[in-house]
Amino acid sequence: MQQIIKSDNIIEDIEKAVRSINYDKLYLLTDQNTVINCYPLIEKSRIIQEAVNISIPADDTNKTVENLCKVWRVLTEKGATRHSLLINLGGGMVTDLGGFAAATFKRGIKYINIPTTLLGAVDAAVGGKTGINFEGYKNEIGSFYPADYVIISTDFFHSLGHKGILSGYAEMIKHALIHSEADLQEILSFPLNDIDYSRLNELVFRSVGIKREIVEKDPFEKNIRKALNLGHTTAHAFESFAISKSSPILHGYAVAWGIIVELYLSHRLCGFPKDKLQETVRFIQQNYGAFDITCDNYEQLYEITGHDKKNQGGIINFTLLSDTGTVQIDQTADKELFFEALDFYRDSVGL
Ligand SMILES: NC(=O)c1ccc[n+]([C@@H]2O[C@H](COP(=O)([O-])OP(=O)(O)OC[C@H]3O[C@@H](n4cnc5c(N)ncnc54)[C@H](O)[C@@H]3O)[C@@H](O)[C@H]2O)c1
Ligand SMILES: O=C(O)C(=O)C[C@@H](O)[C@H](O)[C@H](O)COP(=O)(O)O
Ligand SMILES: [Zn+2]
Repeated sequence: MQQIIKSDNIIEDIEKAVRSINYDKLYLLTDQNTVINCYPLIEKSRIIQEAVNISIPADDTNKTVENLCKVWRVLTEKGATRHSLLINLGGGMVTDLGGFAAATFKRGIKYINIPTTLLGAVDAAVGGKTGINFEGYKNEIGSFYPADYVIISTDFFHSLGHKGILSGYAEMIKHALIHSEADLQEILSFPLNDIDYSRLNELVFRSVGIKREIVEKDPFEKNIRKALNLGHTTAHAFESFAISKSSPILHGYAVAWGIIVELYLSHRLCGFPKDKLQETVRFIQQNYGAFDITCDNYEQLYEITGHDKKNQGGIINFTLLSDTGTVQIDQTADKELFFEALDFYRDSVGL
């Protein structure tokens, strides 16, 4: 399993990690924002100064095969070998795409993730899922290929802005829901309007711990790792739908809204307690607002869920909960119930 480092000195920790790897040439992948906001925090490192820089456009609409080709091309043109090392400096878009580039270049080179978003730190950089979007579907092409190191420094979060923090926080809500009532209460009582960063740091590493524990049990998502997909059948449908309308949404926001839909299904199909449903939905509605859909969009959303990676033999599978910390994988909802859950979502967020 990969080594996850909680860093208080990012340069020292990068240099230690890189030196521990036997590599011939170093490459650093950034996107157009992380090269400006995050690279300056590490550029004094001699080792980083040695690296060949590769930068790609930002945001999820650029997690594409074209940008993957760009990374492969630079690696090829700048002499990378199977013994080269790639460092991904960015949010989930960079670590997913860079991880997949590393997984595939010469059938696999070593790589290090340095997540620069809250979402990347608590989720995307950890656990080895890599990939790109394809034909409007999320993470349609990818692999399980863990980074050798994930080096987490919360220093990067200061340039994220409120939406960036909220987006990552949604995956922390998911981790709390699948883990325990105590975690959920802690997460729902954290004041997102007046962030205490030292408290947030503690919550970040608690959240990483929840993900790590699950991934270690089931690295290839045969079973319990599906817990980490709570909210995502719907979230990915919302994201693909938003891309089809040329107005993409942040992954974490989609997850928050997807959790509303899937906790409702959890209540209807698995007996998830109504008071916990209402409490979580209220927190999400107050902090994340609404993603605008009408009942005219339901058919298209249902069609997109047909591409979810948990599906088998034409059956759409959801990960649901019978209580906080009690996960029910491979649960099926028919179209009528999915539409009812979308009605509940629209009602809850005031649409
Ligand atoms: N592999 C996994 O297990 C996993 C888990 C969760 C999400 N994901 C994927 O991760 C992606 C979402 O990740 P994300 O939310 O980090 O998005 P992102 O990487 O697109 O980053 C969001 C925006 O923030 C910018 N940014 C990054 N770091 C910054 C910083 N420190 N300061 C200022 N701006 C910064 C980026 O350039 C981008 O514009 C999605 O593609 C999602 O599918 C993967
Ligand atoms: O690590 C996992 O496993 C997850 O499912 C984490 C999710 O937060 C993440 O968005 C993941 O990329 C979704 O995976 P997918 O297999 O549904 O594409
Ligand atoms: Zn996610």
